[in-house]
Amino acid sequence: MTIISEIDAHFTATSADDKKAAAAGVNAFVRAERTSAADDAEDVVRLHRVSRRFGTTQALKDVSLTVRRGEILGLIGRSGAGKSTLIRCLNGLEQPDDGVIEIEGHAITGLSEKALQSVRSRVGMVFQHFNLLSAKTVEQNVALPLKIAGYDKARRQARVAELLALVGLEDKAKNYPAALSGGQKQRVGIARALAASPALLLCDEATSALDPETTRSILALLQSLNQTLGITILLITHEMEVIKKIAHRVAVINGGEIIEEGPVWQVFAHPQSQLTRTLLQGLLPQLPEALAERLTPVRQGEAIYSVHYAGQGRQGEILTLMAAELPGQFRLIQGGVDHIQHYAIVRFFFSVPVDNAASEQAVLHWLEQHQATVELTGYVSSNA
Ligand SMILES: Nc1ncnc2c1ncn2[C@@H]1O[C@H](COP(=O)(O)OP(=O)(O)OP(=O)(O)O)[C@@H](O)[C@H]1O
Repeated sequence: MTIISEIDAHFTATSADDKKAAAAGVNAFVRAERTSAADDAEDVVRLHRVSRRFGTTQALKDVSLTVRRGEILGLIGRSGAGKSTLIRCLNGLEQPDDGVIEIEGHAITGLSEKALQSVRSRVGMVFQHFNLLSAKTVEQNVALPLKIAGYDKARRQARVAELLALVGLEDKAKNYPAALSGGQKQRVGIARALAASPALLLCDEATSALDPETTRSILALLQSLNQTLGITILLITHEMEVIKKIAHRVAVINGGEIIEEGPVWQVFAHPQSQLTRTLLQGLLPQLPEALAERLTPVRQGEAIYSVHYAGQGRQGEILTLMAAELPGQFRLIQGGVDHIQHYAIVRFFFSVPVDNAASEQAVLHWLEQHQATVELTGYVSSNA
């Protein structure tokens, strides 16, 4: 494969002239970028009021978002929310109708294809289905961006060895993708994305094709690369579990709009939108089905309350304290403590008999004093 067709396979550039220009120009750009003042910029990605329409479909609507240097930002949304459109705008495959997109302080909107190739070299892409070249070995796949960037053979070999060690695949250098597991393929994809030392790793559903155990190991790898190399990561996903495991901040996109954004612990503790609550549902304790079916709004039998609370340090022990200070006054039904970013997120359901109004009041008063959020879920008759 020639270098031009390799660029084609890798970046989906459009015209042959652009590809040639990119191949010639990219190396100089990479060197220039490494030493530019932009490396110190605080935000690696900045979107300001970006919109993109397809006919009557508003795929992105007034999206403003930043990815700060060194952070892992999770972007979550359901199918059709606008995630792919946002990625395509970020790597220049799509032009927004309105708004500005900056990568390391450089506006990329309205750039020529040639100039865009340079910007793309600052963004490493990790794909859901790995996108490895099946006719190339692991080391050749990883070397591809380095070849495009003009590294000579000796430098390429040294860098590839370094990258394969980084992702734990030193012994697979000569293997072809077909001989690798899904997790190993994704490690190759990550090594390739990191090859030219990009400023940003854009992970598009990077674990969606993997089983839970492999997902955990890939997320652990991404987290360790973030911590050891300081690489900035934009993690696109439809799974809150992924966000919870490694992201620092999360933005929720729906109908092309960012509807909620904040530190992961905060969004988990105090979701503002109904969609976020729905996305979180699988991760939150639920009432046992048999009990949920018996719920009624008519006051009788036992009152069932849900509690949620977020606190740091010993404040996370609210459940233990409550049991110690209100012995026998409530019954714990379901729930517990989750730990996210040094915060304890406490969620549980409890019940109190309605004929014991003193206990009910004491428990509610205690929770209010401890700044917990309490909601009445409903009632169940005691004799059912
Ligand atoms: N080229 C296009 N032409 C017409 N409509 C498009 C085009 N690309 C995207 N859309 C529409 O824009 C909206 C956002 O699509 P997008 O692919 O960005 O969503 P998504 O969040 O990536 O979904 P998924 O998770 O299923 O990939 C959808 O309604 C989609 O049908």
